[in-house]
Amino acid sequence: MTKVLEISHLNKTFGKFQALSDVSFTVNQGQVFGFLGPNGAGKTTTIRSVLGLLKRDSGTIKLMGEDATGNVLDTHRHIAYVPGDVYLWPNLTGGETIDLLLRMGGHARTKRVDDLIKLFELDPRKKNRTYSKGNRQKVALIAAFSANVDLYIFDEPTSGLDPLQARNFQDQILALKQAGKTVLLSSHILSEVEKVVDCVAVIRQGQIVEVGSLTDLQEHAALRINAQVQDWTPFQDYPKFHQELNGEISFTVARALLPKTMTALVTAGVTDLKVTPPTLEDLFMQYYDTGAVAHES
Ligand SMILES: Nc1ncnc2c1ncn2[C@@H]1O[C@H](COP(=O)(O)OP(=O)(O)OP(=O)(O)O)[C@@H](O)[C@H]1O
Repeated sequence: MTKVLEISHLNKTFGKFQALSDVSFTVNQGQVFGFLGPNGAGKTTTIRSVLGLLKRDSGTIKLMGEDATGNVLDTHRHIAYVPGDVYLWPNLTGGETIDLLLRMGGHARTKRVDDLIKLFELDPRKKNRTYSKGNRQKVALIAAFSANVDLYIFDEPTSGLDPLQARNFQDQILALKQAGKTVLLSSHILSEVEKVVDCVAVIRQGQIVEVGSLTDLQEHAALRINAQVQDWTPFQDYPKFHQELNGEISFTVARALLPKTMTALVTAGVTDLKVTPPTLEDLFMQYYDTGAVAHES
Protein backbone atom coordinates (compact mmCIF):
# COMPACT_ATOMS: atom_id res chain seq x y z
CA MET A 1 0.00 0.00 0.00
CA THR A 2 1.47 3.37 -1.01
CA LYS A 3 2.04 5.76 1.86
CA VAL A 4 0.99 9.19 0.65
CA LEU A 5 1.65 11.06 3.90
CA GLU A 6 3.79 9.73 6.72
CA ILE A 7 4.21 11.83 9.85
CA SER A 8 6.63 10.44 12.45
CA HIS A 9 7.38 11.79 15.93
CA LEU A 10 6.46 15.35 15.02
CA ASN A 11 7.09 17.93 17.75
CA LYS A 12 6.31 21.62 17.64
CA THR A 13 6.54 24.28 20.33
CA PHE A 14 5.42 27.90 20.34
CA GLY A 15 7.75 29.45 22.92
CA LYS A 16 7.34 27.25 25.98
CA PHE A 17 4.01 25.87 24.80
CA GLN A 18 4.18 22.31 23.42
CA ALA A 19 1.60 22.38 20.62
CA LEU A 20 2.49 18.94 19.18
CA SER A 21 4.05 16.03 21.10
CA ASP A 22 5.32 13.04 19.19
CA VAL A 23 2.57 13.11 16.58
CA SER A 24 2.70 10.09 14.25
CA PHE A 25 0.23 8.77 11.70
CA THR A 26 0.19 7.55 8.10
CA VAL A 27 -2.31 8.27 5.35
CA ASN A 28 -2.36 5.60 2.64
CA GLN A 29 -3.25 5.91 -1.03
CA GLY A 30 -7.01 5.98 -1.60
CA GLN A 31 -7.90 6.68 2.02
CA VAL A 32 -10.17 9.41 3.29
CA PHE A 33 -8.49 10.03 6.61
CA GLY A 34 -10.27 11.97 9.35
CA PHE A 35 -8.06 14.09 11.57
CA LEU A 36 -10.25 14.75 14.57
CA GLY A 37 -9.93 16.64 17.81
CA PRO A 38 -11.36 19.46 19.87
CA ASN A 39 -10.56 23.13 19.30
CA GLY A 40 -6.92 23.91 19.93
CA ALA A 41 -5.87 20.23 19.81
CA GLY A 42 -3.18 20.76 17.17
CA LYS A 43 -4.85 19.86 13.86
CA THR A 44 -4.00 23.09 12.05
CA THR A 45 -0.49 23.12 13.51
CA THR A 46 0.09 19.61 12.14
CA ILE A 47 -1.31 20.54 8.71
CA ARG A 48 0.71 23.76 8.54
CA SER A 49 3.82 21.76 9.41
CA VAL A 50 3.09 19.37 6.53
CA LEU A 51 2.74 22.32 4.17
CA GLY A 52 5.99 23.90 5.36
CA LEU A 53 4.10 26.96 6.63
CA LEU A 54 5.42 26.22 10.12
CA LYS A 55 8.87 24.96 11.00
CA ARG A 56 8.74 21.80 13.10
CA ASP A 57 11.08 21.31 16.08
CA SER A 58 11.71 17.65 15.32
CA GLY A 59 10.24 14.62 13.58
CA THR A 60 9.84 13.69 9.94
CA ILE A 61 7.11 14.40 7.39
CA LYS A 62 7.17 12.39 4.17
CA LEU A 63 5.00 12.99 1.15
CA MET A 64 5.01 10.20 -1.45
CA GLY A 65 8.07 8.80 0.31
CA GLU A 66 10.09 12.05 0.06
CA ASP A 67 10.90 14.59 2.78
CA ALA A 68 8.01 17.08 2.49
CA THR A 69 9.90 19.84 4.21
CA GLY A 70 12.90 19.76 1.85
CA ASN A 71 11.40 21.37 -1.23
CA VAL A 72 8.23 23.11 -0.07
CA LEU A 73 7.30 24.31 -3.57
CA ASP A 74 7.39 20.74 -4.79
CA THR A 75 5.29 19.64 -1.79
CA HIS A 76 2.63 22.19 -2.70
CA ARG A 77 2.46 20.81 -6.25
CA HIS A 78 1.39 17.45 -4.81
CA ILE A 79 -1.23 18.92 -2.48
CA ALA A 80 -4.51 20.82 -2.78
CA TYR A 81 -5.18 22.61 0.50
CA VAL A 82 -8.20 24.45 1.83
CA PRO A 83 -7.61 26.20 5.17
CA GLY A 84 -10.31 26.73 7.79
CA ASP A 85 -10.22 30.49 7.35
CA VAL A 86 -9.93 31.34 3.68
CA TYR A 87 -8.38 34.73 2.87
CA LEU A 88 -8.37 35.73 -0.79
CA TRP A 89 -7.04 38.64 -2.84
CA PRO A 90 -9.76 41.24 -2.18
CA ASN A 91 -9.83 42.83 -5.65
CA LEU A 92 -9.97 39.65 -7.71
CA THR A 93 -13.27 37.99 -8.56
CA GLY A 94 -14.00 34.46 -7.36
CA GLY A 95 -13.60 33.17 -10.92
CA GLU A 96 -10.23 34.89 -11.37
CA THR A 97 -9.10 33.50 -8.02
CA ILE A 98 -10.01 29.93 -8.95
CA ASP A 99 -8.04 30.30 -12.21
CA LEU A 100 -5.09 31.83 -10.37
CA LEU A 101 -5.05 29.13 -7.69
CA LEU A 102 -5.12 26.44 -10.38
CA ARG A 103 -2.34 28.10 -12.41
CA MET A 104 -0.19 28.56 -9.29
CA GLY A 105 -0.50 24.85 -8.61
CA GLY A 106 0.36 24.04 -12.23
CA HIS A 107 -3.13 22.63 -12.96
CA ALA A 108 -5.16 23.08 -16.13
CA ARG A 109 -8.61 24.67 -15.98
CA THR A 110 -11.17 22.11 -17.07
CA LYS A 111 -14.94 21.94 -17.42
CA ARG A 112 -14.97 20.60 -13.89
CA VAL A 113 -14.49 24.17 -12.61
CA ASP A 114 -17.76 25.28 -14.24
CA ASP A 115 -19.58 22.19 -13.00
CA LEU A 116 -18.41 22.85 -9.44
CA ILE A 117 -19.29 26.56 -9.63
CA LYS A 118 -22.80 25.50 -10.59
CA LEU A 119 -22.98 22.79 -7.93
CA PHE A 120 -21.84 25.07 -5.11
CA GLU A 121 -23.99 27.94 -6.45
CA LEU A 122 -21.13 30.44 -6.47
CA ASP A 123 -21.40 33.71 -8.42
CA PRO A 124 -17.82 33.85 -9.82
CA ARG A 125 -18.17 37.44 -11.08
CA LYS A 126 -18.17 38.97 -7.60
CA LYS A 127 -15.04 40.37 -5.98
CA ASN A 128 -13.60 38.34 -3.14
CA ARG A 129 -13.99 41.24 -0.71
CA THR A 130 -17.78 41.04 -1.14
CA TYR A 131 -17.96 37.31 -0.38
CA SER A 132 -19.19 35.86 2.92
CA LYS A 133 -16.97 33.36 4.79
CA GLY A 134 -18.90 30.48 3.18
CA ASN A 135 -18.47 31.88 -0.33
CA ARG A 136 -14.74 32.39 0.20
CA GLN A 137 -14.61 28.78 1.35
CA LYS A 138 -16.44 27.72 -1.82
CA VAL A 139 -13.87 29.50 -4.01
CA ALA A 140 -11.04 27.59 -2.33
CA LEU A 141 -12.97 24.31 -2.39
CA ILE A 142 -13.77 24.60 -6.11
CA ALA A 143 -10.08 25.24 -6.90
CA ALA A 144 -9.05 22.28 -4.72
CA PHE A 145 -11.62 19.85 -6.16
CA SER A 146 -10.60 20.90 -9.70
CA ALA A 147 -6.93 20.10 -9.11
CA ASN A 148 -5.44 16.71 -9.91
CA VAL A 149 -3.07 16.06 -7.00
CA ASP A 150 -1.81 13.24 -4.79
CA LEU A 151 -3.26 14.58 -1.54
CA TYR A 152 -6.23 16.81 -0.77
CA ILE A 153 -6.11 18.50 2.64
CA PHE A 154 -9.21 20.16 4.05
CA ASP A 155 -8.97 21.92 7.43
CA GLU A 156 -12.42 22.35 9.03
CA PRO A 157 -13.82 22.75 5.50
CA THR A 158 -17.52 23.08 6.16
CA SER A 159 -17.44 25.60 9.01
CA GLY A 160 -18.90 28.33 6.77
CA LEU A 161 -21.15 26.18 4.58
CA ASP A 162 -24.89 25.73 4.95
CA PRO A 163 -26.20 22.13 5.28
CA LEU A 164 -26.94 21.78 1.55
CA GLN A 165 -23.43 22.91 0.57
CA ALA A 166 -21.92 20.76 3.33
CA ARG A 167 -23.71 17.82 1.68
CA ASN A 168 -22.25 18.81 -1.70
CA PHE A 169 -18.84 18.88 -0.04
CA GLN A 170 -19.35 15.34 1.30
CA ASP A 171 -20.43 14.14 -2.16
CA GLN A 172 -17.27 15.58 -3.69
CA ILE A 173 -15.16 13.81 -1.07
CA LEU A 174 -16.91 10.55 -1.93
CA ALA A 175 -16.24 11.21 -5.62
CA LEU A 176 -12.52 11.68 -4.85
CA LYS A 177 -12.60 8.45 -2.87
CA GLN A 178 -14.20 6.58 -5.77
CA ALA A 179 -11.49 7.96 -8.04
CA GLY A 180 -8.88 6.43 -5.69
CA LYS A 181 -7.66 9.82 -4.43
CA THR A 182 -6.28 10.45 -0.96
CA VAL A 183 -7.83 12.95 1.43
CA LEU A 184 -6.91 14.32 4.86
CA LEU A 185 -9.95 15.89 6.45
CA SER A 186 -9.66 17.76 9.73
CA SER A 187 -12.68 18.45 11.88
CA HIS A 188 -13.79 18.81 15.47
CA ILE A 189 -17.23 17.39 14.62
CA LEU A 190 -17.37 13.63 14.17
CA SER A 191 -20.83 13.61 12.57
CA GLU A 192 -19.47 15.89 9.84
CA VAL A 193 -16.91 13.35 8.69
CA GLU A 194 -18.11 9.91 9.78
CA LYS A 195 -20.04 9.31 6.56
CA VAL A 196 -16.95 9.73 4.40
CA VAL A 197 -13.85 8.71 6.35
CA ASP A 198 -12.30 5.21 6.39
CA CYS A 199 -9.80 5.84 9.10
CA VAL A 200 -9.28 8.45 11.81
CA ALA A 201 -6.58 9.85 14.05
CA VAL A 202 -7.80 11.57 17.18
CA ILE A 203 -5.60 14.34 18.57
CA ARG A 204 -6.00 15.93 21.97
CA GLN A 205 -3.72 18.52 23.59
CA GLY A 206 -1.10 17.95 20.90
CA GLN A 207 -0.99 14.18 21.30
CA ILE A 208 -2.47 11.44 19.16
CA VAL A 209 -4.78 9.46 21.45
CA GLU A 210 -6.10 6.97 18.88
CA VAL A 211 -5.56 5.91 15.29
CA GLY A 212 -7.73 3.34 13.55
CA SER A 213 -10.77 2.62 11.46
CA LEU A 214 -14.13 3.78 12.81
CA THR A 215 -15.09 0.16 13.45
CA ASP A 216 -11.82 -0.39 15.39
CA LEU A 217 -12.68 2.57 17.57
CA GLN A 218 -16.14 1.22 18.25
CA GLU A 219 -14.61 -2.13 19.23
CA HIS A 220 -12.53 -0.41 21.92
CA ALA A 221 -15.36 1.63 23.32
CA ALA A 222 -17.21 1.03 26.56
CA LEU A 223 -20.61 -0.69 26.45
CA ARG A 224 -23.64 0.57 28.38
CA ILE A 225 -25.42 -1.99 30.58
CA ASN A 226 -28.99 -1.54 31.81
CA ALA A 227 -30.17 -4.23 34.22
CA GLN A 228 -32.69 -5.20 36.89
CA VAL A 229 -30.87 -7.04 39.69
CA GLN A 230 -31.72 -8.14 43.20
CA ASP A 231 -28.45 -6.79 44.64
CA TRP A 232 -27.03 -3.67 42.96
CA THR A 233 -24.18 -3.01 45.41
CA PRO A 234 -21.46 -4.93 43.46
CA PHE A 235 -21.95 -2.47 40.57
CA GLN A 236 -21.97 0.85 42.39
CA ASP A 237 -18.29 1.49 41.63
CA TYR A 238 -18.62 0.84 37.89
CA PRO A 239 -18.14 3.93 35.68
CA LYS A 240 -21.22 6.08 35.15
CA PHE A 241 -23.28 4.03 37.64
CA HIS A 242 -26.86 5.24 37.92
CA GLN A 243 -29.99 3.85 39.62
CA GLU A 244 -33.49 4.67 38.37
CA LEU A 245 -36.51 5.03 40.67
CA ASN A 246 -37.83 1.69 39.39
CA GLY A 247 -34.62 0.02 40.60
CA GLU A 248 -33.04 -0.42 37.16
CA ILE A 249 -29.31 0.19 37.26
CA SER A 250 -27.05 1.34 34.43
CA PHE A 251 -23.29 1.62 34.10
CA THR A 252 -20.57 1.33 31.45
CA VAL A 253 -18.04 -1.43 31.04
CA ALA A 254 -15.07 -2.00 28.74
CA ARG A 255 -15.80 -4.74 26.18
CA ALA A 256 -12.93 -6.85 27.55
CA LEU A 257 -14.58 -6.89 30.99
CA LEU A 258 -17.97 -8.02 29.70
CA PRO A 259 -17.59 -11.76 30.60
CA LYS A 260 -16.62 -10.91 34.21
CA THR A 261 -19.51 -8.44 34.45
CA MET A 262 -22.00 -11.02 33.14
CA THR A 263 -20.92 -13.46 35.85
CA ALA A 264 -21.37 -10.73 38.47
CA LEU A 265 -24.84 -9.93 37.09
CA VAL A 266 -25.90 -13.58 37.32
CA THR A 267 -24.63 -13.75 40.92
CA ALA A 268 -26.58 -10.56 41.68
CA GLY A 269 -29.82 -12.18 40.43
CA VAL A 270 -30.32 -10.38 37.16
CA THR A 271 -33.93 -10.42 35.89
CA ASP A 272 -33.66 -8.04 32.93
CA LEU A 273 -30.67 -6.95 30.86
CA LYS A 274 -29.86 -4.66 27.93
CA VAL A 275 -26.35 -4.16 26.49
CA THR A 276 -25.95 -1.18 24.16
CA PRO A 277 -22.89 -0.49 22.01
CA PRO A 278 -21.72 3.13 22.08
CA THR A 279 -22.51 5.47 19.24
CA LEU A 280 -19.45 6.93 17.58
CA GLU A 281 -20.45 10.28 19.02
CA ASP A 282 -20.39 8.79 22.57
CA LEU A 283 -17.00 7.36 21.85
CA PHE A 284 -15.68 10.60 20.50
CA MET A 285 -16.90 12.46 23.57
CA GLN A 286 -14.93 10.03 25.74
CA TYR A 287 -11.77 11.26 24.02
CA TYR A 288 -12.81 14.83 24.62
CA ASP A 289 -13.51 14.17 28.31
CA THR A 290 -10.50 12.16 29.34
CA GLY A 291 -8.21 11.75 26.37
CA ALA A 292 -8.50 8.00 26.58
CA VAL A 293 -11.15 5.42 25.95
CA ALA A 294 -12.64 3.92 29.11
CA HIS A 295 -11.01 0.61 29.90
CA GLU A 296 -12.06 0.96 33.50
CA SER A 297 -12.91 -1.96 35.73
N1 LIG B 1 1.38 30.85 16.03
C1 LIG B 1 1.06 30.39 17.24
N2 LIG B 1 1.63 30.90 18.34
C2 LIG B 1 1.32 30.44 19.57
N3 LIG B 1 0.44 29.43 19.80
C3 LIG B 1 -0.15 28.89 18.74
C4 LIG B 1 0.13 29.34 17.40
N4 LIG B 1 -0.62 28.58 16.55
C5 LIG B 1 -1.33 27.72 17.32
N5 LIG B 1 -1.04 27.90 18.62
C6 LIG B 1 -1.60 27.12 19.75
O1 LIG B 1 -1.37 25.75 19.48
C7 LIG B 1 -2.49 24.96 19.88
C8 LIG B 1 -2.99 24.15 18.71
O2 LIG B 1 -3.62 25.04 17.79
P1 LIG B 1 -4.25 24.55 16.42
O3 LIG B 1 -4.67 25.76 15.66
O4 LIG B 1 -3.31 23.62 15.76
O5 LIG B 1 -5.52 23.73 16.93
P2 LIG B 1 -6.70 23.06 16.09
O6 LIG B 1 -6.78 21.65 16.53
O7 LIG B 1 -6.51 23.33 14.65
O8 LIG B 1 -7.97 23.84 16.64
P3 LIG B 1 -9.30 24.38 15.92
O9 LIG B 1 -10.22 23.20 15.79
O10 LIG B 1 -9.81 25.36 16.94
O11 LIG B 1 -8.90 25.01 14.64
C9 LIG B 1 -3.53 25.94 20.45
O12 LIG B 1 -3.39 25.97 21.85
C10 LIG B 1 -3.11 27.26 19.84
O13 LIG B 1 -3.47 28.33 20.70
